[in-house]
Amino acid sequence: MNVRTTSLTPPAGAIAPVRHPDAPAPGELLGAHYDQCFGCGEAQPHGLHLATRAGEGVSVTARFTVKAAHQGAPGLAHGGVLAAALDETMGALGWLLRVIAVTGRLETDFVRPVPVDTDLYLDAHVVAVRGRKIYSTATGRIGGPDGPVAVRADALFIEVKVDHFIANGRPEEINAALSDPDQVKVARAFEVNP
Ligand SMILES: CCCCCCCCCCCC(=O)SCCNC(=O)CCNC(=O)[C@H](O)C(C)(C)COP(=O)(O)OP(=O)(O)OC[C@H]1O[C@@H](n2cnc3c(N)ncnc32)[C@H](O)[C@@H]1OP(=O)(O)O
Repeated sequence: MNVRTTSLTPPAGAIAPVRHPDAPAPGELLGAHYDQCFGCGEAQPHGLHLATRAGEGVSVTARFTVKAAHQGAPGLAHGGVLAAALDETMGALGWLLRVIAVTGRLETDFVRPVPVDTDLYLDAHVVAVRGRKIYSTATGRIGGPDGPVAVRADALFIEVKVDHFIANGRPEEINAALSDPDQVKVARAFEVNP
């Protein structure tokens, strides 16, 4: 029987992540992988408009401003929105490994409330890799990269092939994404090589 562990601690045999030689340089803005993405898409009116930059090694930083549309409690960010920001930030790490990966498991600590109008500074890195499994961690700080920690998360991403999206997504969006004139974006979405 295949017993799935829910632990986010990398198992024995996991190895350190390897930054792809063609990964964007540290400091480089990654841009959106898909313009309708809720996390990073610039054409997504309801989205977080997360701006993510490559860091050293297999790490990224990101920034997002909590808007009124992101509220749960009055004047405070919804926890699910904050989890989405952490998820999206860790999702961007695949571009530094040059693999496509989706979230299998995400575990979030909400440390302090995040008011509307806050600039949330996120950072994430890959902790370890084992086969298709990518173990990552992320932190979100209030007001600046050294501000107080508001949220943190650990996650397990699973590497997939482009067929994952073609088999499960709707053809209209897949075709629209493929015909995006921004070829870097198309490559991020569909042509990354393991
Ligand atoms: C176009 C845009 C591009 C760019 C795409 C970038 C998108 C970024 C967006 C942010 C990220 C997201 O929100 S992504 C969206 C949210 N996530 C999803 O929709 C994923 C939905 N789930 C799935 O499609 C599937 O369950 C998969 C792909 C995750 C796994 O299915 P699979 O491929 O059949 O693999 P499977 O054999 O089951 O699992 C492989 C190994 O991982 C382990 N494993 C699998 N799932 C889990 C899990 N939840 N918790 C623990 N462990 C797990 C298994 O035990 C196994 O370990 P072992 O036996 O090998 O030890």
